[in-house]
Amino acid sequence: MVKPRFKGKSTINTSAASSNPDRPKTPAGSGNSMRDRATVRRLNMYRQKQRCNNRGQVIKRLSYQSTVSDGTQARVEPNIKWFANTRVIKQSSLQKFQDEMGAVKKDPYRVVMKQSRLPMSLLHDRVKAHNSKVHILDTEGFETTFGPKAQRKRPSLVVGDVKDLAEQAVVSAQTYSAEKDRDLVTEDDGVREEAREEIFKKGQSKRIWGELYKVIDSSDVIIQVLDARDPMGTRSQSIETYMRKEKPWKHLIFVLNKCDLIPTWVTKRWVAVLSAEYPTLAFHASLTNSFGKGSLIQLLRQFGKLHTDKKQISVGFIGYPNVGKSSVINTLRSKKVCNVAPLAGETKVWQYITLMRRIFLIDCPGVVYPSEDSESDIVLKGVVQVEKIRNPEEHIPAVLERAKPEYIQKTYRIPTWSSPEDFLEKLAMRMGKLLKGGEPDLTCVSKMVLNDWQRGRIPFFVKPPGCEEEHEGKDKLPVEMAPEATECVQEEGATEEQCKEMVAAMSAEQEAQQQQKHKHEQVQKILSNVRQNFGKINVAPEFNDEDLAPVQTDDLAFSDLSGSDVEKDSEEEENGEEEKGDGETAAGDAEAAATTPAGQPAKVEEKKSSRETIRELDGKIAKYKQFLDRARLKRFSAIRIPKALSDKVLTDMKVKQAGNNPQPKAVTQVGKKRKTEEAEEPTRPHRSLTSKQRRAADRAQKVKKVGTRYYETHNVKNKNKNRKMPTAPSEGKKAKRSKR
Ligand SMILES: Nc1nc2c(ncn2[C@@H]2O[C@H](COP(=O)(O)OP(=O)(O)OP(=O)(O)O)[C@@H](O)[C@H]2O)c(=O)[nH]1
Repeated sequence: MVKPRFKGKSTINTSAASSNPDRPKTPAGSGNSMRDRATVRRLNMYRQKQRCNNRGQVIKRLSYQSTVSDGTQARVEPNIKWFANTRVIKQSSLQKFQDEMGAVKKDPYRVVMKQSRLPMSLLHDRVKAHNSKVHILDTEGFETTFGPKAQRKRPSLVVGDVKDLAEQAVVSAQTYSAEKDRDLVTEDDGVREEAREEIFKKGQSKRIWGELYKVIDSSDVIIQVLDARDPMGTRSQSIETYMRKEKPWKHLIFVLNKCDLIPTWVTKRWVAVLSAEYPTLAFHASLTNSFGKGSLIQLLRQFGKLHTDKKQISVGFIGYPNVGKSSVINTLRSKKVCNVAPLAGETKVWQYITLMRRIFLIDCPGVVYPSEDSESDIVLKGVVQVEKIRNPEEHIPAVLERAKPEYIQKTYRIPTWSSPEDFLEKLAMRMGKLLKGGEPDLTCVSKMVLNDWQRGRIPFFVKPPGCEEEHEGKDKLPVEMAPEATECVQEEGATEEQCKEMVAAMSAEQEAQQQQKHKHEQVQKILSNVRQNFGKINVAPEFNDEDLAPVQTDDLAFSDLSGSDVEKDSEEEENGEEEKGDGETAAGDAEAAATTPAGQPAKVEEKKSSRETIRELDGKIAKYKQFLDRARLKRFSAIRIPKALSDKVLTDMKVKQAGNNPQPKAVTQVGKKRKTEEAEEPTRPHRSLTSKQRRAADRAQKVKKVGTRYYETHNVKNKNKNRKMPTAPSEGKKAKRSKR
């Protein structure tokens, strides 16, 4: 059936276009939410355009434009709808809101929640425009404002009158220095300092500083990692000042990393010097052979106990780039949790690491502190990646200046050089780094030398202060004790009355100071539980004798000291102890260790007869041997005795023996006797063994040590009896028993 069509004009638009307000509705539940009629009309209104003829006269008006002719007066319909979207508030309610909300806003201990939902702008409606008149007298009386008893605050001026101002001007003119004047306009002579390459500004960006402050803000304990080769060069006084002033409740400690790259006595001295200002620990970051790990973890645990109010404490690691912050964290975790590279700027953003349930570590990117370092200083501190330096040969003179020639000769096997260029040429020839035509590739070898420097392959260290002049008395005192000592002296000198006066005058400020002191004492107490044995540091570079012994110290005394260290070492190794505290402070220990060489009077040494010395040495050797034997029996894979120390002890012993002729023979004889005894010992049981047992013992020796140890120590269920390999001493014991 054909649908009849409507032929006349209709006002109903049947089109289904979305712009048609009368379009047929889609069935409900089809998922199509149609615009309602009002919305479609509004959108159509926006869409319409005015039509004009070529003379600019409007032919078709917009639908909402009035059709009344110009000049006709009209009235807006007085309809309540005009006010539909506004709220009206009574004057009394407004007053109440302003008073109550104002009081809450002013109270620092109360917070207004969901401010965006409150008419907060009503609070400020009384605020006048900034250029409006200040009506002081509206709020204050004339007497208290301008009268003789005025209490109004006056601006604090540095000077009282014009005379003072003139005097001050004269003084500042006298102290004026044109060099420090940044605003001084000088004549342009055409010569300017070349702008620093961008790479020399590494570690100083706003982003990095932002990261640093984030770490400081989030940490309870902040560890500033310093490079042991140049602790002062990698230390930031500005951050320390900031911490002291702005965050005095946070603990700052120093970790002297890379101690394996400097002689042990230098580590001791630096620890002693730095401990005067902040608690300092020596550290060698390494996953296999670390130093100071136990002490640091113990220290952090103690700090954790100090903050019992918190669920956990955060420990931030800050410091110069490349000083080993990430390596220290990896060492504490005993696995690689942070990326480590011999390139500065490896750590880009801060990262959280869990050390234990209550201690979190935060690694921070390296920050370069503002200083007046030259470009060479920056390169040699390891801030810049060597590959990115445009002219690496420019920094070689600085390397040759700082490192001792002996070490350069030893490292590169170049006996002499007349200038840095000569050195580089010779090195290029030696290494075969040549360009086309046999020209030495100076850039390549320079990069190599700089890389070696940054990675610690060229022995170098900055001497600690106090090497030149030995302060016997001063060095012995841990510096934290110094102020206390002076206080005691003052107290002794003061009369009772004065004391009473002092107590009476104690203000709130002093109380705060006392609290600080109490906190300081608590930290000191914690530190007293942490002890470090510097003898355990495995010093890698081979330093010459001059650098191995402290300057102006008695050689013998030092050898004694190192000996005692070794003894402690061996004792701790035997007991399998961690570096645990027993009442000495790290600083105190270091101080004592550092000062012993100077502290021991030479006269006492002279009094000692040569026999006594030899007997002592003999005792030490015997202890050494005993320890080595035990270690051999236990099959320790590594016995950590610093090479430098053992060399020192042996050379000193030789010197002693050469000095006292009759005695050395006895020493060697004793040694020989012991040797022969020891050599005989393992063979003795062999004699009493049957051939079968002997063969079993031989087979046991051929088997790898790992397997032997495993089968000995583990309770393996299907243990092969043939593989059971009794060790030589147990064999010996059995044989002895059978003999009896
Ligand atoms: N010899 C020695 N090298 C160390 C020691 N600690 C770190 N290093 C080396 O120093 C280099 C830099 O170590 P990182 O841990 O990446 O230093 P970082 O401070 O985190 O460096 P940025 O990421 O630049 O901030 C690496 O090559 C480490 O192997 C140490 O105790 N002894």
